[in-house]
Amino acid sequence: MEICFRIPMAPKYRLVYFNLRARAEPTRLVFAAAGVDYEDVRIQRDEWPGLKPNTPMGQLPVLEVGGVTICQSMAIARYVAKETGLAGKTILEQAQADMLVDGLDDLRGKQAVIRKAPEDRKEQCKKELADFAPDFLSKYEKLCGPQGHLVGDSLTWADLVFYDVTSKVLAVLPGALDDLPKLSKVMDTVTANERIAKWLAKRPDTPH
Ligand SMILES: N[C@@H](CCC(=O)N[C@@H](CS)C(=O)NCC(=O)O)C(=O)O
Repeated sequence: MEICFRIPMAPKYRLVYFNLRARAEPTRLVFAAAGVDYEDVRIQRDEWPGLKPNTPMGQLPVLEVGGVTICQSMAIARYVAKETGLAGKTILEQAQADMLVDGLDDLRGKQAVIRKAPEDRKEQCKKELADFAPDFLSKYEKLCGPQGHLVGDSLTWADLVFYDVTSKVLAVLPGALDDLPKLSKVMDTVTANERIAKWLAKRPDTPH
């Protein structure tokens, strides 16, 4: 009789970041949507000085894969999206997804300054976001496809990065997507995705 042992394989990918969503969450969302296993390593702040000199650019997140360490959060997310088929179906779709993801950095920046601002500046920063977001989002509404996806007719990492950034914007401006049906549909498509929903339900609760 032949006995077959299944030896569990270690995940191929190791993502290292602090215990935050922040710059690692787009990649975690891509892994979740793709159903790909990875090590989600969350280091403590006091471990960082010892690790920093061994990172390519002295920053986190980093992704270790096949003996290579990659940094820059969006380069990591884009690479994982390509590896898992979530970068866009054609080179042109990939360029569209890249364009939308790169553009989202402006919205992310406006939202991120609120958290970093001193108490007496926070209201001003919220106002700046409130002034900026409507025009920004109406441009994205025009660029968005009708089927609940920013690009083409299936999920790409652009939908996931959009969800990540916009859910933080909605926490400050709850009506930001009112009257933007295509973008609202993207948010629904992402949260209705079974794998994403599973990740959102189990992901660690962190300050940002
Ligand atoms: N452009 C980089 C920025 C990375 C970055 O600023 N990382 C911060 C954490 S969010 C960091 O490593 N801070 C610790 C340090 O610089 O020593 C990226 O997107 O990955």
